Amino acid sequence: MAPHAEIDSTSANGDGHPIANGAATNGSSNGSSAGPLFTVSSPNVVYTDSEIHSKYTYRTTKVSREPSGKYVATPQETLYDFKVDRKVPKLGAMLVGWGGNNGSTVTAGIIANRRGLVWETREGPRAANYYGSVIMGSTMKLGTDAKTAKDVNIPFHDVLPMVHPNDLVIGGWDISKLDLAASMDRAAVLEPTLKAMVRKEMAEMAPLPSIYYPDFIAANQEDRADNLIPGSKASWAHVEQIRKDIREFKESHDLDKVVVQWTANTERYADILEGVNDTAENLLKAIEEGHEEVSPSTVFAVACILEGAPFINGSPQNTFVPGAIELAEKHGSFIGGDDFKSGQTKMKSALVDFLISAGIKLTSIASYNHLGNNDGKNLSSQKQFRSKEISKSNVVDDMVEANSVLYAPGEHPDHTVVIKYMPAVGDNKRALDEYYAEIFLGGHQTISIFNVCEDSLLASPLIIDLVLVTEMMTRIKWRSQSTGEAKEEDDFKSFNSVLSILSYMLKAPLTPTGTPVINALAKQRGALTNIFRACVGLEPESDMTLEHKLF
Ligand SMILES: NC(=O)c1ccc[n+]([C@@H]2O[C@H](COP(=O)([O-])OP(=O)(O)OC[C@H]3O[C@@H](n4cnc5c(N)ncnc54)[C@H](O)[C@@H]3O)[C@@H](O)[C@H]2O)c1
Ligand SMILES: O=P([O-])([O-])O[C@@H]1[C@@H](O)[C@H](O)[C@@H](O)[C@H](O)[C@@H]1O
Repeated sequence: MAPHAEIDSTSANGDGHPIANGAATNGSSNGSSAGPLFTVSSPNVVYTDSEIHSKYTYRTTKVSREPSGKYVATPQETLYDFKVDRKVPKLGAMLVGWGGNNGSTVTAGIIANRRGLVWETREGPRAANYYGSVIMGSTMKLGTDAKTAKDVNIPFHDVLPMVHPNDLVIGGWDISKLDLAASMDRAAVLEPTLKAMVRKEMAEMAPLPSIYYPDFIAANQEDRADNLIPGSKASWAHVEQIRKDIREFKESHDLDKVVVQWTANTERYADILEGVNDTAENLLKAIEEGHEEVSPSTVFAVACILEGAPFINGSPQNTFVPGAIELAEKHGSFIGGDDFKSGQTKMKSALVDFLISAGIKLTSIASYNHLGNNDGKNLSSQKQFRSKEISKSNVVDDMVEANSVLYAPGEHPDHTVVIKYMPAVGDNKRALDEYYAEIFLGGHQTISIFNVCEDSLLASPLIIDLVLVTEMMTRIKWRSQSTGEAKEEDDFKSFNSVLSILSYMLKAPLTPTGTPVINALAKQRGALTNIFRACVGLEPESDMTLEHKLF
């Protein structure tokens, strides 16, 4: 068995034909030279074989307040140049916690899609798909038909030249040595008929040994820990081993890039300690000295930052201590997080947005769920649950604070989060929510939701979206567009190291220091959509449809 074989999409697929990789197309995984689905016809957009250049006017409104308390709103225009590298790279995704429910499920899902598998279930045949992925399963409005004026919607994946998930090379680490077929069985997520079709490939994949600092995850996880890099607390050797693993993975598969994601267990919060993890310099020193407050996820983050591999945290713990954020910004490495937003919280961020923006005064949110997978087992430990409680509780703050008509300063709905471990239900989490609100003339509205979330089948597409969007962001550069003097080609910059554009997929979005956290789901999707549209010189999606009103 290879130390850690992966899906290599240059290998033969189901019909034995190799799938080409990384061709500059807008999305087909067969590497066809079909080219982009659309082009933009504008004096502000220039296509070359290798790049898309767009001149973009960013329109906002600056508001000032007069002594009288009145506001003055002033339209603002900022001119940007965007540059997109059109070459779709050969991309690797390395998962920390690869042998877990999410890791094994997303791996099987990519194999099933790459091979176009169909399998029997009690309800009849089911075909592989990417449902639940915003990039692969949703569309965006490109514009309106020149003749019929009807909306023209295109697959989200086609707005920019993104990697196709079928072409991803998957690998990773786990403290459990089970191969991916055994991990898939342990997860008990997929139909036996599908498992049988991917078992051979999955059995040849084995996670790399990982670092394990027992105090950071529940004690009940100890029996899984049989695939370890020596050492039970942070050390520089751990950073170097992880960096070496990434380099070897990249070289052995002739990859252009690697994105790393944490889908390992939820850790307890790390204390933020002056002189330990408050600055980049102190964090590196703390790792060298083996400080016990440095978590495995922070060690992975530091290794990825230094290796230049984007690192995304799919769990709720505070991996990105201040020193890690400073280190990422210093090295220009991308980081993002925290905590996949897959079911109960995703629903909450949409429902709360609807209620409050409809002028309905939400006064109480009770969120309970029980689940029986290993994630639930780890969360049955109070310290790990606390990390999740925090990420699940803050998701309403921005929407409440934005409505001063309903809420006085500092006023907010009651909000409780309960998670219980019930092994019998396995990965099929039961989420029960009650939303209680005040309505017109002293009335009340009570919304009660029973939501069965197949947790790993909801989270796996998010893992894919996070990889695809993060990689796309490495190929987008910007500069302020100054009129007049010629600009040097090399004065383009990357987006800020903290990828807040990923917030749609995450419960507790990490944002650049000092910038606001947006949790409203529609706003998050709008930001992702409209930033990608701007990169090809298109205006933000507008639902004004004046063309249907002014005639
Ligand atoms: N819907 C969802 O499944 C969902 C949603 C949001 C967040 N999450 C988070 O995603 C993470 C994974 O969820 P899951 O259901 O796959 O959990 P899981 O317990 O099935 O998988 C986690 C894996 O991580 C491994 N692991 C633990 N510590 C490790 C380390 N230091 N290095 C490498 N591997 C390590 C474990 O052995 C296990 O295989 C959890 O933190 C969970 O809270 C999941
Ligand atoms: O994404 P979401 O459904 O709101 O939240 C989920 C929690 O309800 C669940 O208990 C936990 O195990 C999952 O990891 C996930 O975080």
